[in-house]
Parts: sequence; structure tokens; C-alpha cells
Amino acid sequence: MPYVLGIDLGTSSLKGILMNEKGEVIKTKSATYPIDTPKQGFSEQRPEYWVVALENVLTGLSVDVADFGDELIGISFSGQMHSLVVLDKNNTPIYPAILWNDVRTTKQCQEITERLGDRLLEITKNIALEGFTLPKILWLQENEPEIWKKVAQIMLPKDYLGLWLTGKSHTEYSDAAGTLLLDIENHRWSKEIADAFGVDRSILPDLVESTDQIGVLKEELKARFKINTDVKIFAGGADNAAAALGVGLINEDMGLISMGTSGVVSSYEPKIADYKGKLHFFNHTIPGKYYSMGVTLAAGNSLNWFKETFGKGLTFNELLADVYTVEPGSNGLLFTPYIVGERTPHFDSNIRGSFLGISAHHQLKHFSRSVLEGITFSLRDSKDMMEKTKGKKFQKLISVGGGAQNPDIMQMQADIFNCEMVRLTVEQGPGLGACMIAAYGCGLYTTLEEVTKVFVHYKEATFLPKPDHVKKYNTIYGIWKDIYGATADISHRLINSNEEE
Ligand SMILES: Nc1ncnc2c1ncn2[C@@H]1O[C@H](COP(=O)(O)OP(=O)(O)O)[C@@H](O)[C@H]1O
Ligand SMILES: O=C(CO)[C@@H](O)[C@H](O)COP(=O)(O)O
Repeated sequence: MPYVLGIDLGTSSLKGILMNEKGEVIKTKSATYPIDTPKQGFSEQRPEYWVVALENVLTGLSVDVADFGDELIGISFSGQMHSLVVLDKNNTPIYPAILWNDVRTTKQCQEITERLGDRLLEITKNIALEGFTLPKILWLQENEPEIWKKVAQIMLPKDYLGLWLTGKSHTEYSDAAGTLLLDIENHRWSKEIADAFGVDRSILPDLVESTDQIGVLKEELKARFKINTDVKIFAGGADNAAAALGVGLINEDMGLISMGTSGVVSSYEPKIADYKGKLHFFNHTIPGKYYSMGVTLAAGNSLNWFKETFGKGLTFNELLADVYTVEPGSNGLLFTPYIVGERTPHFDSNIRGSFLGISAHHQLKHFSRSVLEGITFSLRDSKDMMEKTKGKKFQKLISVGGGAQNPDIMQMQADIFNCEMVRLTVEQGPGLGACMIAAYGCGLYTTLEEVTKVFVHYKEATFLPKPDHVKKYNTIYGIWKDIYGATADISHRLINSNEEE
């Protein structure tokens, strides 16, 4: 039976999910890589890290799955968004990829906003934020002019893997939408924006749909990974857009929650809408459709930082083993997850996180729980804003990302969002979306709706809000919301004082 492979190029790891045409998982494999932070606020990865991870995943699959090389017919991707990959004329990366959670570009965002005024929102449906790609391009032009001179092509992370597998470079609308260079409604690079910032059209990859074939697997790679079939490679999507497909986000009644490195709340959008930049607005992987979203910059990243700093050597399961014994509210301990600044709703790259209410009786488990609660409160900021802006309440929320593996986090999401939480039977939302694109692209199904029916299944057991927890969390969230306003000035002064030293 034919296999398709979904490759999810996440921020903390690359995950491969191999499925058969009936939408059953044959094998999953993953490989991790670090985030480099050469300076406070900088966040980088060398594209070579992703290639090594992909090599490991392909080797692992070819060793573990006896008929991998005879049955694989299609590959597609989901990838961390916005991160800037720059290549020279030989397609060699000439600078580390500046990632979506890098906040060095506040000055460049101001320049873009001043230069383009209302046109930015009219063309891209988004405002200038540090995470997006165009400010990173301006930073490179201003700070690394010798590198910029050599740039022959820019692309998004997953497109670099597409290039490595096929030798061809493309990008597709869902990822191009996160660059601030795409005319979202008219599906083309914006000449007006590119010209305004000296971005030559020749360095922007050609645009295709997520489901379009971009090439075939190179012969040398087929030989290396013992693949005997002709493997078609499809463009794929931005990770949140691929996850939206993977969870079957095709109506506005349900929303998507992702707790990966970032935290994301997203909603299906059947047509162009104008949220005045309060929410991000991007093209979906489903041709002609869109989705809106709010982002917590450090969701899983906050938990990861906490584990590495205060629970060194523990697994996530060990760190979180006894959080269920702590009452909602962590006995008066509050955490804000602004460790790398924040996007929705504050759009503040200079805010930093805090623990508030520490007292002598707090133990590691209280801190662990308060980190989870802080992350989830921050996601509630986005969810509440989305419901208010759209004038519509979600009936249920589908939860994906590493955090969705933990049942205590799921119950906390149900209680803090006051909404039924649902999980996929397949744990990887973005990777599943990538598999679905490959299955459709290979012609195994004639419509994406058909693929959705076969591939997308929810676990029967869902997480329902507990009324007493909902009440308590509503009160605590009311207090938590005030922390941003109360700490913003202190955070900004602290950052300035560090810069002055
Ligand atoms: N067993 C677990 N329990 C709770 N959280 C987890 C667990 N495993 C991973 N995570 C969280 O999920 C994050 C990774 O999620 P993932 O969706 O793989 O991220 P990305 O796609 O950004 O690489 C980790 O940083 C961690 O915070
Ligand atoms: O910047 C965004 C969305 O705008 C992030 O959501 C990235 O797309 C990274 O995703 P994860 O690695 O956290 O899944």
C-alpha cells in the first residue's frame, strides 16, 4: 500500500510522520536541534541543522520500515513560519536563519510602518512585527551589507528542505503570507512593498499552491536512503496552516490551539477579513481560503526554559508528574511567559516574564503549575480577543503541539478557556496536514475534503471544563491580566539599563 511522508520542520525538532493511503500511521521519527541565541533577543538556527535532522529521520525510516523504499510515493512539509533563510547563487546558506521568535528588529518594524503607512495593512492584512520576514531582511541589509550583496535567493525554512530534496526552489502562499511581502488577496508578491525596500523580485521564489508538486526526489537521495520509487514532492504549508488542515479546521465554530515552541490560537476564515492587525491573517493551505491567529511567543519555550533551568535532567513527564496535586491558581503564584517578549495582544518585544506572589511555601510543583497556567492565560488572551473581534464563540477547540500530550495541560486548557478540548488520534497536527497534502497531491483522493474524512480523527475522550475550576480561573485570570500593564515599564527600563552597560 502506498505511503506518504509529512515532514514537520518545528522550532525544537523535525518530525517525520509516515502514513499509508488509509490515513494510518506507519511510523514516526524525530530529531532535535538547538536554538542559538548569540545575543539577548536573537534567535537563530543554521539551515544545516534541519538537513541533518531530515537525514536522520529518513535514515531511521529506511532502517525501521521494511517496505519504506518500495512504497513511498509522496512527501510534503509543514514548517516554522517567517524565519529568514538566505542563499547565495550556489544555493548555499550564507547566514544563520533568523527565526520567528527573534526580536532584534523593532527599529526595522518602525521603518516599515512609517514608510508604508496604511498600505501595509491593505496589501498584507498584517502589521509589521519583529517575527515576520521583511523586518529581518531590512536588518540584514543594514547590519550585514556584505552578506546582503551576495543574497541570490531568500526562502522560508521548509522551502529550503524542498530545495534540498528536489534541487528546485519555490514557496507557497501560506508561508509567503508571513513575510509581509505578499499581496494576500491577489496571490502575488507585492511589487510596491518589494520596491520600497530594495528587494529584487529575482530573489523571491516563485509562488505555488500548498498542494502543487514542486519536483521529484533527487536520484542521489533515492540511492542514499534506499528508495526505489519515484517520489513526488509537494510544496506544503506554514506549520499553523498545515495544522489547520490537519485538524480539519474548515468552519468557524471550532478553533485550533497549538502549544509548540510558540502558542497559537487560530480560526478558519472563508474569505478576506480585516482585523486591523489585531490578529494575524494568512492564506490557508486550502486554496482560496484563509485563517486568522493570535500568538504567544514562548509557550512550550517557557516550559522548556523552566525545565532546563530549574529541573535539569528531568523529562517533561517527570517535571509535571505532580502538578495535578496543586489547586488551580498554584497557591497564589502567577507567571507571565514573556521570556522573549510577546506578540498577541501586547505586540511588545521588550516585555519580559515574571513570577509574582512567591512565598515560603511554594515548591517546584507550584512553579511548574504556574508556568503552565501562565502559558494558558496568555493563550486565553488570544482566544478571547479572537472571539470578541469575530463576534463568535468557539464551540470546541482542537489542541495540538507537544503540550497536548499532557492530560493535565488539556484539562487546564478546558478550565481556563471554558471550552471542550479535543485531541487528534494522531499526535502531530502540522505533520498530519503535510501528509494530507502529499496524499491529495499524489492523486490518492480527488478532493481535500475526502482526504480529511479519511485522515482526520479525534480521540473520543475529550476534556470538559469543570465549573468550580472555571470560576476560580476567571477570577485569577482577571488578576493575571493586570500583570502586563504593571510590569511593562519596569521591563522596558530593565532592558534599557542592560543595553547601557
Ligand atoms: N510530554 C510533554 N508534556 C508536556 N509538554 C511537552 C511534552 N513534550 C513536549 N512538550 C512541550 O512541547 C514543546 C515542543 O512542542 P512541538 O510541537 O514539538 O514544538 P515545535 O514544533 O515548535 O518544535 C516543548 O518545548 C514542550 O514545552
Ligand atoms: O511565528 C509563528 C506563527 O506566526 C510560530 O507559530 C512559528 O510558526 C513556529 O511554530 P512552532 O515551532 O511553535 O510550531
